[in-house]
Amino acid sequence: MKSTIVIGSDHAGFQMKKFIIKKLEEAEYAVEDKGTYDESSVDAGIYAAAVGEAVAADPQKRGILICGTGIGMSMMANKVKGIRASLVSDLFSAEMTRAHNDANVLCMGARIISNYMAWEFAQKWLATEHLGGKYAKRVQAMMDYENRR
Ligand SMILES: O=C(CO)[C@H](O)[C@H](O)[C@H](O)COP(=O)(O)O
Repeated sequence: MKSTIVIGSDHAGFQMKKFIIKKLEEAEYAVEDKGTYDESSVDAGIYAAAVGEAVAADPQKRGILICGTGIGMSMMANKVKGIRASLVSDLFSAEMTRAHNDANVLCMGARIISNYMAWEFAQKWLATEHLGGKYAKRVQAMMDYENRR
C-alpha cells in the first residue's frame, strides 16, 4: 500500500503544492493537506511543524514541504523530534536522502525549481527505499543523539 503523504506550504509554495497534490492523487496516494490554503502571506514554520508532527506520530506517513527556497521549512521540520527533513533541488539528492539518510520529509523551493522538477524529485524520493546496513547505523546514531538531548 502507498504511504499517506502529509503536505504543507507557505504562500510562496502554494501553487507548487497544488500541482504536487494533483500529481500525488493521480498516482493514487492519499494526501493530507496541512495548509496554507491560499496565497496570503504566512509564516512557513507553522506548516512545517504541522507536517513534521503528523509524520513523527505515524512512521507510515511521509511529508512534503514547499516554501520559496525550502530552507525555512527544512529548518523548522528538523526541530520536530523524529523528523529527518531534507532540502532537495536535484534528482541524485532526492534518491540519496532516502537511500542513505532515510529522510521522512522532503522539502523543496518553489522559487528554485519548476513544478515538473519538483514532481520528478518527489517521485524518485517516494520510490526509493532506505538501504539499511551501515546507513541504518548512521541514521540510528543521529536519532540516538536527538533522544539524549
Ligand atoms: O524559507 C522560507 C520559509 O521559511 C521561504 O523561502 C519563504 O517562502 C520566503 O521567505 C517567503 O518570502 P516572502 O518575502 O514573505 O514572500
